[in-house]
Parts: sequence; structure tokens; C-alpha cells
Amino acid sequence: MDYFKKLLELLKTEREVDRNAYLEMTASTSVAERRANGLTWYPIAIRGSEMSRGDYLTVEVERTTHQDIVHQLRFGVSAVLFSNHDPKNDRVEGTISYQGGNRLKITLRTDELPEWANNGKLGIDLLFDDNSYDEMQNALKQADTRLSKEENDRLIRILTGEKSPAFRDDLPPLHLPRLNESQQAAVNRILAANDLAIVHGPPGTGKTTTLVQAIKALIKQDNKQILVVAPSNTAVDLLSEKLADEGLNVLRVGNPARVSERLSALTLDSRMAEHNSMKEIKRLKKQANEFRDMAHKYKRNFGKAEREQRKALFDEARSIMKSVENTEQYIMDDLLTKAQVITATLVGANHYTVRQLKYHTVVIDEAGQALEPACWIPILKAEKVVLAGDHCQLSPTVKSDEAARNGLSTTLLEKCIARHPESVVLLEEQYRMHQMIMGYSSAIFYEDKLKAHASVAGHTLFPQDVPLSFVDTAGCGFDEKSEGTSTTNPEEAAFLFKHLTQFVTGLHTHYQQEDFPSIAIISPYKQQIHLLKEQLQDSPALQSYGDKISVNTIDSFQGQERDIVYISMTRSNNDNKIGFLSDIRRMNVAMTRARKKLVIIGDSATLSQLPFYAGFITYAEQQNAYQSAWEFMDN
Ligand SMILES: Nc1ncnc2c1ncn2[C@@H]1O[C@H](COP(=O)(O)OP(=O)(O)OP(=O)(O)O)[C@@H](O)[C@H]1O
Repeated sequence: MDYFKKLLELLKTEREVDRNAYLEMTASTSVAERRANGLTWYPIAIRGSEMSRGDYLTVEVERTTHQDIVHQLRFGVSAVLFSNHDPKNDRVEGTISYQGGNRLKITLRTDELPEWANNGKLGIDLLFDDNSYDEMQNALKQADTRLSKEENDRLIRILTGEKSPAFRDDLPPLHLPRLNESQQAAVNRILAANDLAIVHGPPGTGKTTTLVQAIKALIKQDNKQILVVAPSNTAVDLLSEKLADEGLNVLRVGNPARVSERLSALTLDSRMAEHNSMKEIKRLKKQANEFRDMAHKYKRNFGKAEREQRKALFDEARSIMKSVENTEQYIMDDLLTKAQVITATLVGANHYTVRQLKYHTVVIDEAGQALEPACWIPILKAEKVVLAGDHCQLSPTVKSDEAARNGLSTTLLEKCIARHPESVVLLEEQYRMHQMIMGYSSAIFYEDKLKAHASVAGHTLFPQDVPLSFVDTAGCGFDEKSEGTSTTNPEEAAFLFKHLTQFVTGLHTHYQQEDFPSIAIISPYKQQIHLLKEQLQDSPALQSYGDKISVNTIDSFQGQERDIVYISMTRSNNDNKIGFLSDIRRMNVAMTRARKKLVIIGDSATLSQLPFYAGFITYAEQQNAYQSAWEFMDN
């Protein structure tokens, strides 16, 4: 079967494109540019160092300036410590083993700090993420081997569509009063599945709530450890917290994206630090470091006797570290055995601390945003898989157009929903949107099956308000401006602020400053977002709302909600071009962020090129939610 060979090819193409883009971005840029792009910390100060596993040195560094730049130096990524005196030669590679605030720890592939590290001008550069690609590639190869050897291949054959999943029929249905009907059906399907269950969770339908209850019920039923994974740290963090809230023993492998005491208390690092045997380890580590420091006093270029003395001290330090490692391994095994749930990112599931573990069940959340090769990393560790997500929202980013065209952007979730409809339960009741906001998305993406829960179905900002508006700018002459791939529409942006200002001013009779509704302004186009942010700065009437108003791209709002959402569609031209507005899953995300009011501003003449938008405009007309921008400006 060529299933995995094809995926391996696609992954190879993607890796090349990704690596080239990375090299292009870094090769010709200065340290200041890389720093501005979040790829570099510079300058940094070394705050401490200690010996760590396998003769490596772990160094703690602090970013001393430019502290508020958003960066990508995260747990698990490869990075390099360099000196800006001679960055080509004075460099040593390693892996980031901790990151929080402006500190990080990097485990370097060396046992002592090089001389140049004492001369200042130090920085940390992100390296291309070969590790993730290696892990994905290994997983695909391993799956392929298992198939050809017909070893441990049942789940693989089911997920690739060759075999059908099986279900138990001897279980009495579990009744969970806190869950609605379709959520309970999902939990029961998960409990009954021998191999595969899928939770299809449209926006706001309580997918996380359902998964947490299902995991609790699985532990009760099987009494076996469960691996819970997701593509992003944010999703892993959220699940880890909610599972711990339910009283489960959760162990978070890796390092949370958010700095939170509650979360960091769940991590393997912090659990190890609390362990009884840690005192002993600390004592030994201190001793090893003392030997190491003594060894460093003998420089390499001294005489033979000194060299021997130096070696003896290093050997002593190493042998102590060996027993540290053994004790650490013992603590780790103890913690890992006792954990009911282990949580990690997809790639994190292969972190050296948990690489060897096998699980009865693995749960993959946000599976609609996960690359298929990454999903195989945890799947190969399990007999049963639960996939949860929504393939009707944004799919994972694929950098190579060729790989995307040939199927890398089709997720395993989407494939399995098509292959095994009997495994799927759709969560049908949503707790976010007024039913008018939900209606079009439900009709197009969810076969009209979505229902709004009674608590939200009719909620509005004030009694007479209309929850949905399409404001048509056709004929207003708000033409888009295109430069390369970026598109903006300054006049549409200005109009949006006029509309929003008027609306928000009217809200003051209904709300106080403290309980004022939250507002999002979104657009598919990054350049339009820049422009909207600039114009917001220049809108005195909106200044006082501060952090109540957030402006960002659709992609960055996935998973979030706001009371009021304004969408700037941006495109308006006579050439029938709508670019990536044609990815209707992106529009599904945009339209389903609003709780009580959704205002979409766009040019019907341009948008109607695509049946999806023509249909939306008809829907808006039927709901009395159509407004022309002319009319608005005349008022
Ligand atoms: N059975 C239920 N009864 C009442 N409220 C519920 C129920 N299930 C979920 N909710 C509420 O719906 C909201 C969304 O739930 P949750 O965070 O679990 O959703 P989600 O589907 O993971 O969200 P997203 O749309 O971001 O994927 C929460 O405020 C939650 O309290």
C-alpha cells in the first residue's frame, strides 16, 4: 500500500519549501531584523549553567532588552547560542528545554561553555525545526513498516480506510446530566469504540466540555492511562487545566505557552521538583558542578599533569551526573506511572521523557488543524483513537502549494469522517451565537443540524437590536488597493469605523463602562489589519474602549468569541477577483465568532462571484439584515 509513501513524498516537499523559506528569511537579514521577526533574542545575559543529561550543558539566559517582541523561541525547538563578534564561527547548537517570560534554558551540545561566551554580544537564534519533520517522517516510516510486516497494524488499516472500526454493544448508555443529548451521544460513542471515535464539534458546541467528560468516563471504564494531544500548546494547556479541574492526575509534558502557576504545577519539571528524592538530586548536582568548576581551573593548554587532573575532575563530575540521571529517571518513572492523563503536543508525545510509553487510548483535539503526518506520532502509541475537531473550520497551514494541492492540507480528521461515518458524532447544540448569526453557517457547513441553545438563541445587545447585518458597499467606489499579494481597502476601513462609532455610541444608554460588550474587528487580509489598527488609533471616539476592541486576522481568532464582530471583507474590484476569500472555511470561522452581533461589510458585486457569498447575501435579505452603505451614509 502506497498510503504512507505518498505522505512521505508530500512531507518531503513541504519540508524543502519550509526550510528554503526559513533560510531566505534568515540568511540575508541582520540580527536586528531577525529579532524584530521573533527569531532571535539579542542581546542576552547568561544567568546560570548546570550539567545535564548525556554530558550536555544547560544554560539559563535572559533577554535583557526588546522584551516585548513576540518571539518563537519555545520549548522543544532547536536553537543556537552565538556571539555577534563572529557569528559564523562562535556558535553552539542546542535545544530549548524551558521558556517563560524573558528567560529560557537551552541545553547545548557541549559540556562546557566556550571561551567566547565570556566576551559579551551573545544571542540566541532559532534554527529551522528539523526535529518536528524528523519525528513526522519517522512516524510515517514506522507505520509503513508495520503495514508491510502485518504487525500491530489493525488501527493503521482502520484509519487508512482498509478496515472498518468495531464497537461494543454490551454497554448500558451512560447518562451525564451536565451534558446535552448530542454531547452524551459522543461520550457513549467514545466509550463503545474499540478503535475509533470522532467528535465533530462546530463552533461553540462544547467540544472541550465533552472531551473532558469522555476522558473521565474512559478512565473509569478502562482504568488505563490516556494520552491527550493537540497540535498547539494553547489547546494542550486548556485541556490540561480542565482535566485537572475534574480531579484527574494530569501530567503536562513540555512547557505551557502561557505563564500560569496552576498550569506550570502540572508540568513534569515542576512535579519532579516537588518529589521527595529531589533533595538528594540537588545535593548531587551541586557536587558535580563543583567538580566541573574545579576542572575548568585547569586550562587545556597547561602541562600533562594539569590535563590529567582536569580529566579526573571531569570524570568525577560525570560519574556523579550518571547517578543523578538514574535517580531522575526513577522519579520520572514514578510520576509517569501514577499519572492518569498525559498531555502534550503532537510532536511533544515523542519527547524523550515519554517516547517509550504506550497507551490504550489517545485523544487528539483540534484534529482539524493538525497535519496528518504529525497525528501519526501519537497514534502509533495506541490501540484506540479519539479524534475531535471541525474540518469545516481552518485547516493546518501548508507552505508548499504543491504539497497542499496534492493532499497535505487534507487532514486525517476529514479523511476519517468520510471513511467511517459510523464513528462520528456531530455536536449539534451551540452555546455562543444568536440563531440568526448561526443560520447560514449551519445551512452550508452542518446540513442545517445546528441548534442554538435557549440561553443564546435570542440574545441581543439590547431589545430592539438586529443581530446580523450585511452592509453592501457596491457602487460606493471603495476600490481595493493591491500590492503584490497584499490587499487593502482604506475607504472600506474608514466606513467600518464610522458604522462602529455610531453603533457603539448608541450602546451607552444600555451599558456601563465595566460591562461594555467585547468587540472584534477582523479581516482576512494582514495589510488591511495594519490599516484598521492605524485608523483605530486615529479614532478619538473609540479610544476609550482600549482592550475591549481587538483587531486581527481571521486565522488568529479561531477558537475565540466576542459579543460584537465586524468583518471587513476588503475586496472590491471589477475583475471578479476574490483571492483567498474563496476558502469558505476561513469565512466560516469569521462568521461564527460573534455572540450577539455580526456586521459584515463588503461589496456584493465582487463577492457574489462565489455562490457561497451570493447565498449569504440572499440569506441576509431574507432575515431583513441587508443594508446598503449608501443608505447608512445618507442617515
Ligand atoms: N451541556 C452544556 N450545558 C451548558 N453549557 C455548555 C454545555 N456544553 C458547553 N457549554 C458552554 O459552551 C461554551 C463552549 O464550551 P467549550 O469551551 O467546551 O466549547 P468548544 O466547543 O471547545 O469551543 P470552540 O468553539 O472554541 O471549539 C462554554 O461556555 C461552556 O460552558
